[in-house]
Amino acid sequence: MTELIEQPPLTLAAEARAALGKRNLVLIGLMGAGKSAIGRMTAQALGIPFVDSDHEIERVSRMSIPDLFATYGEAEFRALETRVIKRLLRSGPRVVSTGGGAYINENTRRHIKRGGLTVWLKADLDVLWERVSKRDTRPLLKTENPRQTLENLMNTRYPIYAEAEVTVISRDVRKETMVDEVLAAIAATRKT
Ligand SMILES: Nc1ncnc2c1ncn2[C@@H]1O[C@H](COP(=O)(O)OP(=O)(O)OP(=O)(O)O)[C@@H](O)[C@H]1O
Ligand SMILES: O=C(O)C1=C[C@@H](O)[C@@H](O)[C@H](O)C1
Ligand SMILES: [Mg+2]
Repeated sequence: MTELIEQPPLTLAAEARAALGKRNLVLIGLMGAGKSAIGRMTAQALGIPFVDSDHEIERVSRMSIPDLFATYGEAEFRALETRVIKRLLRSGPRVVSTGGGAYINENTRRHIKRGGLTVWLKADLDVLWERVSKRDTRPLLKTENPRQTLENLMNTRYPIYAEAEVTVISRDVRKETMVDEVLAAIAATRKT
């Protein structure tokens, strides 16, 4: 007689991990959405490596992002960003947190779409502004009215970020809650 052994239910992280398979998890969204912070914690929960494209760019160029923008300009920065992200996506599964403009660049977006499951951390202007106004390390926000600049970026970029397979609303809740929502959204991609 065969005995039915009941399996314990998978944890949320295990379900998400199974849904991800060999794919990378790529986090996209505007500055301050939480890609780096939530990405790192999500990788830990999934038990896979974490990489942040902004950090990797700074490591390989041995320059800070503000210095790269000031010395070489945005176009050169974007070309470097494309190369770095293409390489980071090569050996999955990993969590890859991207810089805010990465997915907006057509070339980089093509690599990201091929290279993994994309999650857009979508936040409203007040949440983003509250977070980014604490530090002035973002070259694109060095304008006369940075809040307005951020709003303009939302208007132009949100229709493009919306191409992501998964959207999770980023807001001021505990980071652990955000991670659980990201995991649940990944797990749900297998059920739909
Ligand atoms: N759910 C949250 N609640 C409170 N603070 C948060 C939350 N998520 C992120 N933060 C904080 O907001 C700030 C910005 O987050 P983070 O650096 O992860 O954003 P980012 O999307 O990586 O931005 P960038 O594109 O500039 O790299 C950090 O100080 C982070 O700790
Ligand atoms: O939104 C953007 O275009 C940027 C966001 C940051 O993560 C950095 O990649 C850089 O400051 C550009
Ligand atoms: Mg970041």
